[in-house]
Amino acid sequence: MAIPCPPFIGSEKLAMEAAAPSPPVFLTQDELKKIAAYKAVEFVQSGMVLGLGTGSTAKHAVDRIAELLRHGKLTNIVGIPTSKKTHQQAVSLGIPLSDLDSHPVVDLAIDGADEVDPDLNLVKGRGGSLLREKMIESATKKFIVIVDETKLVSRVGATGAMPVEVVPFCWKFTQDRLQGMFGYAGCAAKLRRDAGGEPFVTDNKNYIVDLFFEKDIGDLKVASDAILRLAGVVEHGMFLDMATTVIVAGELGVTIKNK
Ligand SMILES: O=C[C@H](O)[C@H](O)[C@H](O)COP(=O)(O)O
Repeated sequence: MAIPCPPFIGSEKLAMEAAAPSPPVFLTQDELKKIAAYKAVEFVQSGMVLGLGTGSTAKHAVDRIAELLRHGKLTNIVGIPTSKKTHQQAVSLGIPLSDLDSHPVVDLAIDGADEVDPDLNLVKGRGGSLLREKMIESATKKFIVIVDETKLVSRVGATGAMPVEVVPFCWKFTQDRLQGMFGYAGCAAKLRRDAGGEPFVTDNKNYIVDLFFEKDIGDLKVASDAILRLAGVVEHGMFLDMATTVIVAGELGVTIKNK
């Protein structure tokens, strides 16, 4: 969030201008997202097959790729969108598109995240997309995650929901099983609903159960395997050991963390 400068009046303002250097510029969260996104797009080369991420941060990257294509700075790019929304954005911007069936190997994927832990494990899916993201980002040679500094956490699940995509059939049964599975971590499992109170439906016509943890869930790989073993679960939003690079934009500049 931008912090406004204090108001100045008349000669007071002139005196301050003469006496002091320019005040620091505070950037909005969206400006930081854009900075991280543009930095990531510097890694894009002509001829690449690109995973196009989803969300308010990834949107900036897709816009930038389209801009570079328009100006001929990039050529021969094929994009693979990670959601219907990104598909629409890419189509509207004229980015040539394909899918994993035709391009099973992706050169580079750029996407946002809801949380990034110190080992570059991620939580994704708070915006409703995770399954297509995980499929495409598992098939990429390089996965660059772009975040503003508010997304850095000490542990997965520290700032909010860990989404799990489930089949609609007996979703309550699955929700209760998930909550029971993480009883030791004070888990509350909640079906995600849309603004009208109806179950939120993913691009793949599934539901999302959000897991809220009071405590550390412990070994993430063990937790991940346990969730995926549960019949009724399609995928979850923990992206473990997948990010190769995380670009973090903050008030003090851009940090690049490599795996
Ligand atoms: O479901 C949404 C995706 O996983 C997003 O990549 C993630 O939520 C980050 O989104 P944003 O950049 O809008 O914070």
